[in-house]
Amino acid sequence: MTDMAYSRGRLGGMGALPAERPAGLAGEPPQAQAEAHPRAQASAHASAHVSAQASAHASAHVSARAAGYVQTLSSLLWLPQAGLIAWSVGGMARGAGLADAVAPAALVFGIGALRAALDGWAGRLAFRAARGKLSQLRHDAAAALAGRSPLDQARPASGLAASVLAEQAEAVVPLLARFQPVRIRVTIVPLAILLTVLAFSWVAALTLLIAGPIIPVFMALIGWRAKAASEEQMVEIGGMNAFLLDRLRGLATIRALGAVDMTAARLRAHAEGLRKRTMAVLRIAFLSSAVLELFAALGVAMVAVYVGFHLLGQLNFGAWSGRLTLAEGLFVLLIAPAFFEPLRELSSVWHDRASGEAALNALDGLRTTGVGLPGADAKASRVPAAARGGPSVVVENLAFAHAGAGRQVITDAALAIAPGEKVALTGRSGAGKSTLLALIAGLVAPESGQILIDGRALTGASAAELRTRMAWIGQRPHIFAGSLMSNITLGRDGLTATDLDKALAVAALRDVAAAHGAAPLGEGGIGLSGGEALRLALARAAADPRIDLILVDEPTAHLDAATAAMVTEGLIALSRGRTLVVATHDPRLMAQMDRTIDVEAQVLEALACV
Ligand SMILES: Nc1ncnc2c1ncn2[C@@H]1O[C@H](COP(=O)(O)OP(=O)(O)OP(=O)(O)O)[C@@H](O)[C@H]1O
Repeated sequence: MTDMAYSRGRLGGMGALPAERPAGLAGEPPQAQAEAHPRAQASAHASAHVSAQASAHASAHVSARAAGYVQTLSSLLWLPQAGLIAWSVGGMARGAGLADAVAPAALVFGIGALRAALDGWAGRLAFRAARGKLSQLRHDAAAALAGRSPLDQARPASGLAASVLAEQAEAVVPLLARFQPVRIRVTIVPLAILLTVLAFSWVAALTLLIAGPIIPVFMALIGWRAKAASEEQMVEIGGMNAFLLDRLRGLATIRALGAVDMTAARLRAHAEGLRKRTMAVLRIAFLSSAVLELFAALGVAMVAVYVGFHLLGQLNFGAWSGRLTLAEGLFVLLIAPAFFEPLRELSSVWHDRASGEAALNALDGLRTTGVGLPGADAKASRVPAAARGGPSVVVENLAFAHAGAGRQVITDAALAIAPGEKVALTGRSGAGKSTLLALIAGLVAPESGQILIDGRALTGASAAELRTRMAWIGQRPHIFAGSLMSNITLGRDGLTATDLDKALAVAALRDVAAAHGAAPLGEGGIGLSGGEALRLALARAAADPRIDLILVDEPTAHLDAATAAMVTEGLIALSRGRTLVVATHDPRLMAQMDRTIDVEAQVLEALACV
């Protein structure tokens, strides 16, 4: 390859580096990161599970409906039970002995047992279906999050996403397992009871008909308010979680800046806001049950008053047969409360509907698309063999602007790196070095131009596969809570003890590994120095035999000279037989490279040519 210079290209942009690096760019090989991170895991498996999900979704829906119908049948079985009781009491009133009531009592008991069995079975069915559906919704949301580029500034805060996925999403289960079956029951059972009562007395049926519809009207009015209150509560919970997570991450900075009291005050204000919103939701829930109980009690009382006076001969109208018998009157009285029962249940699960729908909306919010990660939904079909000495990297006519930014940060850039070459990208802060590295890593798609890795174009179709041979190492590698070795293996199968020992040797990490043993490291690298954390990232890359292209973003920034020298040494050891591209301002690191591409000089040159 002759033209090894960074030619003609312009990496522009005056802006400062964002305060925080986007999540997912820190510290581990992109593919290893994909293997270790749940979001990325979800993405990697997304396509394989699409058909399984579709059928799981359909069967969840069918199961929920089936559970609703079975529970409806169980409720309707109260009709024969009430009939048997009323018939027996009527018989006894006419002089029949207790012995005549034994058979009906046994039947009532048998039907009761059947109802309990049906209810239990339907409950389990609905619950299983709801959990299946929730898993699928979580999977979709996680896959959508994993499909967004780490450079997407609009990605939801990780605290918010974790809160929605882990906590708020649970509200979907009561919605599906309790509310949906009750909704089916409420459309059938009251109507069946009403028609049965009507068969005996139009006055009793009219009383139910008047009392019944008032309840749904009030419920709907209260429900609108409940949904809004529930949504406000969810927003508050999400906001508080995001706030808490951010502040926990920045605890050291908060202490250093003496902002502990201010942070505590803001946390208190958040907690107070959450308390108020929760109380508002509870108030509405209590109000809705009070309204329902009132109308249900009034309806049943009026039917009882009518039947009582009718049997006493005071109200001689309203029965088709002229006069209800004791058994008929008792039957109407027994089944009248069952008319309100599904409505009462609807009221008790009404809050489930409000919070469940708010949770569905929150999950939907996570599924909104932003700047996509190229190849997020494609699975690496084959693992490419590591090229001897690492791949070549060729950048042609590359142009890129960050989402929402008014101008291109990279304009018409061209670059050619030979297999196994060690190249430093330098230039002023904000010139676009990190962005160029992210483009080469396939973490974001360019607007135009192309990138060839070992002669193969980096596209949405090839990105996932090409990323398996790349490692990305940033300034602050992400350390998971776990032992030092598990942080190197990242759950990858097939790593032998020799592979791991070689990786430790490359990163000069043997002593640190021996000192830590199996002791767990804290999340974020508590227990390791900055230099050790960086060398751990080098070991991660060294442990993966597929990796032959190392992309490193300012590894020695913020390190003292001695630690920076150790990291540089580790990088050089890691780059043996691999291609290395480092964005850096460190002259000592640059001195170790085969070639330095001064991005800034290129810009000035390009501007001078204009
Ligand atoms: N995710 C992002 N969304 C929007 N703009 C971004 C994003 N990341 C970087 N930028 C902007 O793009 C420009 C180039 O940033 P980049 O981080 O690539 O520069 P850099 O040369 O690596 O700087 P430094 O040497 O300080 O690390 C800057 O103006 C920056 O503000």
